[in-house]
Amino acid sequence: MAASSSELPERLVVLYASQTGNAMDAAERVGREAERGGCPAVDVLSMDCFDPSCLPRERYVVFVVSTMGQGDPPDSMKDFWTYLTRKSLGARWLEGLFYAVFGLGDSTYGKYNYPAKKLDRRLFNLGAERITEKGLGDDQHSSGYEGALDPWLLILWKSLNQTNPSLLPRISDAIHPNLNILGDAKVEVIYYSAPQDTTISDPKILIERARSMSPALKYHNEGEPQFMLQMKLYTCVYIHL
Ligand SMILES: Cc1cc2nc3c(=O)[nH]c(=O)nc-3n(C[C@H](O)[C@H](O)[C@H](O)COP(=O)(O)O)c2cc1C
Repeated sequence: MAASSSELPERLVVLYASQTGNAMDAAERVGREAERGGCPAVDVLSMDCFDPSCLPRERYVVFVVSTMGQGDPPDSMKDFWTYLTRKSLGARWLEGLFYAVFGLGDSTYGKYNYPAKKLDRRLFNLGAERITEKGLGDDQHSSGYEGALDPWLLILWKSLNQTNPSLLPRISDAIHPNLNILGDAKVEVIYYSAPQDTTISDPKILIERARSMSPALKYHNEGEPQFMLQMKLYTCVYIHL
């Protein structure tokens, strides 16, 4: 029986089933992006570490599953799948659950991405609601499975935000492609004007000194650095320029 919405946790669970690590990597990326978007609680778990009978108690679950053998699920998905296919589970068993499925496979196989396709259909038939359509990663894509994962994640975050805006209060951080922030950053910026520093005339030396103190950004004007920014980082921040 479905739990009432007031009892359900405001957390995102990412369940993955992986044989050789790709789906695990993809799931960890989903988790990182959700955290970056300010999601209050994110748990990334292998499917065999999650009791499928507890699924109705969750509210938001993203599944990331690969394909093995000839359209078979990875070992870590087998018990979970056996449970989910029980006839005793009714059409409303997962009512109140919002989910999304991303599959990893290879389109040269006849049974392309079968576990993801079957899981997506079964969850829907058990009463769960899709956050977005399933995504299918393909080894044959020039960028591998990420060729499909990148655009799928953008849609996932936007759809999830529409479902519940409080789940991703900083959605722009989640979907910003060039800014990876781990945790809340507190940054103190100190400006150094190169011409006023009489002891250092060579801008390259100035840059190296600033870099040796802390991560630094340099601003260029016609090829020359005009200012140095010394950034004191109190939490972990990556900025890709
Ligand atoms: C032995 C083997 C069998 C595979 N069988 C299939 C298959 O039947 N259908 C499919 O779509 N992909 C198949 N794949 C492709 C994998 O699903 C794909 O490489 C995926 O990224 C692996 O993810 P993982 O590292 O998380 O297990 C197979 C790959 C291997 C190595």
